[in-house]
Amino acid sequence: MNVVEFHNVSKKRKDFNIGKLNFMIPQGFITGFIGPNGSGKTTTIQMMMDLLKIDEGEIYLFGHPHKDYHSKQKVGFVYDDLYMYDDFTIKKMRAFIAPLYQNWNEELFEKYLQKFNLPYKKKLKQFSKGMKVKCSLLFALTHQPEFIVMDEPTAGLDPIFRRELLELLQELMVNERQTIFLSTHITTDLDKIADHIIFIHEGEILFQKTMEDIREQYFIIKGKADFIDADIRSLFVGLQETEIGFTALFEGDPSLFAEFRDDVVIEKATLEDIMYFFVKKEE
Ligand SMILES: Nc1ncnc2c1ncn2[C@@H]1O[C@H](COP(=O)(O)OP(=O)(O)OP(=O)(O)O)[C@@H](O)[C@H]1O
Repeated sequence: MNVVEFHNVSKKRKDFNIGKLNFMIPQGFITGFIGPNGSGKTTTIQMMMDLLKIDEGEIYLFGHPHKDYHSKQKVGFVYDDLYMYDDFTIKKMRAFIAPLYQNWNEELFEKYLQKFNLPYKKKLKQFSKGMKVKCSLLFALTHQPEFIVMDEPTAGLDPIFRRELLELLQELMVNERQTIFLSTHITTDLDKIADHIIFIHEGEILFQKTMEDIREQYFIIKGKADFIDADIRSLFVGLQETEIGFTALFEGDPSLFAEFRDDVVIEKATLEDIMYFFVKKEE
């Protein structure tokens, strides 16, 4: 079952067109949403959360049109842009937000308030970026969502809490069977925890794949500059050359290079490598 489905979704903004987007988010997994700056990640998430109207296409949440109230209740949205609550304290936010959710759980609220070490009576405008992410996470988790959506959640976090957050997400996925969708630039976070990857570039989905397929399909090949000729060049997704040597992204069966094992080094590609070479190819 898919928690989210995008069917031919498009949106025109002033200088930017997105779509037609087709992708899905499978239930019970962590899906990473990657793409360079300005590729359309936030726009896509805003459309999914019904914060931005779509021009064409359909979005389904839990099998229903995404505007459906009951489906929205099952979603926890985490973001750091809490400006509308600037003059609120957590105490006041709680009074405001708790009645909006049928599954609000006071015990969980206390648990995460302590775990995240957040001040209860301080105004949000005095919070650091990381504190705002924690605060957003506190409210999102307290209504026990089946689906957690996070737009760049780790960007403002110190490495200690970043790691704790990733562990927490993995726990939620394994123990509570929650579905998690997480957009990020910090692809190393996803190398560790993601099951699926959706890659967006210039408003289009370049691919949706499982991490398992990614690990089996993408390789970095390095060698001396004179190894490259037109035939070899055509094998690569992307290629970076200097006078001394080359580094390339290869998609496929690396045994193709077996006879050249004295000339090239083959390594598994990371998500960062993949993103870099795909975007470079497009330029
Ligand atoms: N309110 C808006 N009105 C018009 N255009 C916008 C608006 N917000 C974003 N855009 C444009 O839409 C494009 C995609 O932006 P978006 O924020 O979705 O990308 P992103 O992948 O989330 O980027 P980043 O990783 O830098 O946050 C950009 O060209 C941006 O300038």
